[in-house]
Amino acid sequence: MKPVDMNAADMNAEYLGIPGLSLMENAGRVIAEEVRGVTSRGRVAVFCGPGGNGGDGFVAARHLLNMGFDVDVYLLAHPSRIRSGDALQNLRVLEAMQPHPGGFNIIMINDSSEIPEVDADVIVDAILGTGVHGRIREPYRSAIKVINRADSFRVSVDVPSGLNPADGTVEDVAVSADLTVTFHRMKDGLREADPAVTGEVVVADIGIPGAAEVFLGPGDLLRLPSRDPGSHKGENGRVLVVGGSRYYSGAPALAGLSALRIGADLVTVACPTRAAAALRSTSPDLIVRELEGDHISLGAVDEIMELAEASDSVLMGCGAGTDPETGEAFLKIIGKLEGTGKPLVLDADALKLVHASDVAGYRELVVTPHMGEFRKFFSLKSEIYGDMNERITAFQSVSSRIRGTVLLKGRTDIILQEGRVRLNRTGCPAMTVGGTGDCLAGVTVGLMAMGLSPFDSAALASFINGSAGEIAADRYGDGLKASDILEFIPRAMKIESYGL
Ligand SMILES: NC(=O)C1=CN([C@@H]2O[C@H](COP(=O)(O)OP(=O)(O)OC[C@H]3O[C@@H](n4cnc5c(N)ncnc54)[C@H](O)[C@@H]3O)[C@@H](O)[C@H]2O)[C@@H](O)CC1
Ligand SMILES: [K+]
Repeated sequence: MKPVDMNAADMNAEYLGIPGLSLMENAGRVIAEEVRGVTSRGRVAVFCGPGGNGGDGFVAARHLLNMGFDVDVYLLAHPSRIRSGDALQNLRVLEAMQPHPGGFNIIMINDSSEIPEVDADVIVDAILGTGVHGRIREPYRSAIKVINRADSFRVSVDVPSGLNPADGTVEDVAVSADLTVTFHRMKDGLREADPAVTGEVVVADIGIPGAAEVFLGPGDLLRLPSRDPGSHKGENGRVLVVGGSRYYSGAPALAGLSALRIGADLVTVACPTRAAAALRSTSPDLIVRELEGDHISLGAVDEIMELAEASDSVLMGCGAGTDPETGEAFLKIIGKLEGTGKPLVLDADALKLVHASDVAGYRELVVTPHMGEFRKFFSLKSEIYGDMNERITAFQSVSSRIRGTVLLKGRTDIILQEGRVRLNRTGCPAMTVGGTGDCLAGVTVGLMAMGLSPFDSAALASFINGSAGEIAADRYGDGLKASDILEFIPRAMKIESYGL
């Protein structure tokens, strides 16, 4: 598990209604129980940092007192600098327990020089956890060195302070723990780390339900790429949309505009002549490349390939129609793109013209079928029935016929790839209006151009597009038009829009 997965699970657990305080209480309790597993009595020194990790330390201190230990809490950050509300609340509790009849002290460390040599049976390292970034600043740095000098059993909370939880490297200094108690799931960094730093690693359940990792929630917005302030035009994603036909120009327009709204820099729409003229009037923001003829044909393949090479991701299908020649053109393009591993989304008409067997090995692919398109794409004879679990198992086995990602749209969207499943429940009945699928495809291909994996792009796109649809439906009710969704995509991308 990467830190972003952990942070997303934490936040999605809170979105499910589990208060962060409960998770912190469970975390601290588990630490105290692990300490008791080491020794049944004695003195414990708890070093607490400024964030959630420190909060776990405050909770552990309280439980250790209840278990009969003598406890010294070393506050390495002044309360005014503690940013985690949950941690601060747990510190207030410890302060309210003062003056304690005996065996419990809170020692405020204002400066590294004030850190005493430690004489304790056990030291709990609750300085830094998954929120660590860069070189360890004082006084944490000195505290880590004091801890490593002490003749005590060292227990690290979640990750040894100073260890990079993503890759297990130690940039400067880190606690060398005898035992690391990590929460919820093993962290990638702990697996890679030098055992001299982690000591024995145990994974402790703190009450985060699996649902917090299956259902999409605002925590997943933490996966959105942050924009590099020094970036230049085009560096934040160039998208190519291939679609449109004699009759349809709206679909590629909606897809292209959605890709812009999610944050892509440049969007080119390649479409046949009649659609191109209409598109040019739709929006000055789209670059329109005109393809000869009434529908996408084999003659356009070279020009489309040229445009695709200059793009970070490609979406094909919106409004393309189902002329067999268009299908042949798509197959040719797919074959060439697969060779370069180009992130590709196939949507709508492309799913009628292309079959799963044509793209089985294409890993950087996302297909976005509704149920009917899913059945045709995978040549399913009958409906898939059963309860949610049976259906998901069935969808998983069908989808595993291709290496790419399947975003199966429905009341609950199901995102599947090679054994991974995510469920999205945002969206509303008003979104059955035509064009919402084009918006979803546009958001997906936009996120892929911005650097997200196909799987994460599909999962996040379903969450964001559905949320934007809900906001739009609040305003327009069943009069919702697909183009209304566009204006609310930015708001649906912000974590604060979800009341967390
Ligand atoms: N609901 C939750 O969020 C839960 C969080 N938990 C604990 O919270 C931890 C994550 O909490 P946070 O995200 O607050 O992060 P941390 O507590 O790991 O670190 C927090 C703070 O340390 C400071 N910091 C970061 N890098 C530093 C450096 N190099 N030098 C000096 N200071 C530095 C930053 O100000 C940061 O806010 C987890 O490791 C876990 O122990 C657990 O309580 C489980 C529940
Ligand atoms: K720690």
